[in-house]
This record gives sequence, structure tokens and C-alpha cells, in this order.
Amino acid sequence: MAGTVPKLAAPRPAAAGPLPSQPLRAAALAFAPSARRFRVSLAGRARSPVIAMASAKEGNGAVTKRTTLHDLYEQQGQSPWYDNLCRPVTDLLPYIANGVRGVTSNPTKAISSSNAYDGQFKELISAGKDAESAYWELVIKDIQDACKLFEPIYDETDGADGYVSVEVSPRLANDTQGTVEAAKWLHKVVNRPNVYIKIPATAECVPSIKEVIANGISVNVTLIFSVARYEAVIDAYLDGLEASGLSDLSRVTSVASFFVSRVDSLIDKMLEKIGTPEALAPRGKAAVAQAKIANQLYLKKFSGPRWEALVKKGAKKQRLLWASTSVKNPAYLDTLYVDPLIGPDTVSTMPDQALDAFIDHGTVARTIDANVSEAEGIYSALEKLGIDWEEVGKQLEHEGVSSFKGSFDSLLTSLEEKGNALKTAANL
Ligand SMILES: O=C(CO)[C@@H](O)[C@H](O)[C@H](O)[C@H](O)COP(=O)(O)O
Repeated sequence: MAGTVPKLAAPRPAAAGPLPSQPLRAAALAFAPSARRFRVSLAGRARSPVIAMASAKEGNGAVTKRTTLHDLYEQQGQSPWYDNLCRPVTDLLPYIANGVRGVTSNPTKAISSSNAYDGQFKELISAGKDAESAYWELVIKDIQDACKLFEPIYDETDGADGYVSVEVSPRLANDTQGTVEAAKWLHKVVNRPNVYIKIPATAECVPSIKEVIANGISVNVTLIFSVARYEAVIDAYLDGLEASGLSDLSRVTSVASFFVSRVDSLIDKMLEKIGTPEALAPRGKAAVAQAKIANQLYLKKFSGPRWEALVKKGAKKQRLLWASTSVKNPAYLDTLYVDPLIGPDTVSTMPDQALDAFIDHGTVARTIDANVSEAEGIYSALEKLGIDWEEVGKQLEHEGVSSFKGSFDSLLTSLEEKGNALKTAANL
């Protein structure tokens, strides 16, 4: 059935296929994160001007400037990830050299905005693949290549960091069992230890998370917009670990992607509609306040007897990952969704805009658990103004799922048209 489990013939064996695994791993090792001076042995073309500047070579080939991304991890235990994966995947190398420790992907965006996929797409269509199978082959190649680049970090941290995440079809966002099957399939075909299968935190997919974790598959739970749904996600992770039957849980890990900027975008609009001075005052404060409260919940849930029993089997905490970190309102500070959310065992995934701003003028300091009572005050003041946090979460989830589905559908339509044109031109 179209839109359920994608139709890729069989998992590709690790050594077969076009994956240049050895050169990529060698390149990644040359950029090894533990090295103080990074050798720029493979010319990755940085998309971020700040990363490019920081990677500028001195005569001896060393990176000239140590970025705040290294400090973020080394001083505060937060992992900076890059919220953008597209071809050529070796573009990631300067990012890794400058302190990036993982990557989140949005393949529909990557494929629709680049012609770097055209060559492989043409080969796949000539080989008789349909558009959807070709889509998955393109995606899987990027993910496998990126996994190789981050493998040194994964190995060095004993599986705690160095992940690359890839989403199941967004058409399955309301299909519990379809999501489980797609996650198992994707995990099998990618066939890399450091892949996160991305599953949305919709009501229908919360049970999928439990089942996928119970199958020993690491998961990036995405599209979390409310504290209530976040709690259900943590429970699904804990239930999954308990149900797994594995004696060693150390290789089943997860991140919970809490979206930030979109919360302000919606709540700001609601506050502007109310329009009173009390309502206008907290604009731009809701998202960070809610995120800080989410972190308090994280601390509570990953402690105590239930959690300690899992730790004895090697379980790792499901880290909070801040997503949607670029600022949408130009009136706000461009580090608004990074600076105040720094703390241990968290991930901040940043697109170029947020990454550049943070490297340029971000502040490395532990902020996630500072001013928590102020955050709680903002949260309840907004409730008093009539903001229903669960409803906000539901609306944002609905919009997020629709927009991911929409871009997936329109990409597939354009790949089908492109595929048909190629077949006609080649008389296939
Ligand atoms: O994988 C994840 C989070 O799980 C991220 O790539 C996530 O999809 C992105 O941060 C968001 O889609 C970006 O959101 P926005 O900046 O468009 O609001």
C-alpha cells in the first residue's frame, strides 16, 4: 500500500552498494572531535559563513578559531547538532570539526531544494524503480553516509552521541502499527548503529514509540509541543525499555524533540489578539518557559526507583532535544531559543541561522535550570490569560503533521513527474 511500508526490495548489505564507507569514516576521523587541532584534509564546503570562517586554514592546516560549540559540549554537556542534512554529505565535515555532534534531517526539504540528487535519481528510474522507492534510496544513502561521519563520536561516547535521525513517512503520523513496521524497516535498511528513527509524538504514535523501543531500535521522538504530551513520550520510552527483554539496554537510546520557536509564534498571535498590556507583555517568553518546565519533568522522571532499576541494565536517559530553534520574529534576539536552554544531557539542533548566531555571540552558561520559578510564573500567567497549553500543543501538532505530509506529498508528485519525463526521454 502506497504510503505505508515503503517498497525497497531488501536491506542492502553493509559492504555493498554505493556507500563509500571507508573514505567517509577516514575523513571523519581526520576531523576527530577529541583532537585539539583539526586537520582539514577534505575540503568540505561550509554552507554557514561562520563555520567557514572558523574553519579557515592557517598555513599549517589547523582550524583557526575554536568555536563556542566545543565549549557548549565540554563545559555544559549540551550536544550541538546541525538541523540540516543534504548533499554533498561531506559538507558536514567542517561542522563536525567545529563542534557539531549529530544531525537531524528533513529529507523532503533537502531533496526538493537541490539538484545534487538528480544523478542518483536518474539511475534509479533507469533501473526500474518507482518514485517512492527512489525517494527512499536517496534518503537512505544520505543517512548512511552521515552515520559514517558521526561514527567516531558515537564510538567515543559509547553510543551516547553522534546520531543521525531520519523520519518514517509522515503519511503514517496517525497510524500506530504502520509506524512500527516502517520504523523496523527503516532501521533494518539503514543498518547503522547510530541512526535514530524519527517518529512523531502524535496520540496514535505514542504506543508505536513503546513498541519500537521494545524492539531495541533507537528513536528520535519528534513534534512535541506540550508538557502533557512530553510526559506520555517519556512513559512510552520507559515502558519500551522495560518491555524489551534485553539484558543490556545501553544501545537503545532516544531523544525527545521539543519544538520551541513555533510555540512562541502561535502564542504571540493569541496574545496579540487579546491585546491588553498584560497579554502583550509576555510575548516571546512562552516557548522558553515551557521548555524549562519540560526539563524539570525530565529531571523528575529520570530519577527514582523505576529509573534506577533500568540504569542497572545500562539504560541511558532519553535526552531532551530542542528543535525549531531558529528565531522567526526578527524583533527577537537571534539566540533566543539556544542561550536560555543550555544544560547537561540535552541536545540543541540548530539550522545555519541559529548556529551562526550562537557561534558568533551566544553565551555558554548553564541556563536550563536557572529562573525556573519565573518560568512557572509565566506558564501560569498565560493560563490565566486564557492560553490552554494542551490546545496549543494540539494545534501545533496538527499544523506540523500537515506541513510534513504536505511537503512529502508534493515532493513525491514532483518525483513522479520527473521520473515519467526521464522514462519518456529514454523510451523506457
Ligand atoms: O528532526 C527534527 C526534530 O526532531 C528537526 O529536524 C525538526 O524537524 C526541525 O527542527 C524543525 O522542523 C524546524 O522547525 P522550524 O524552524 O521550521 O519551526
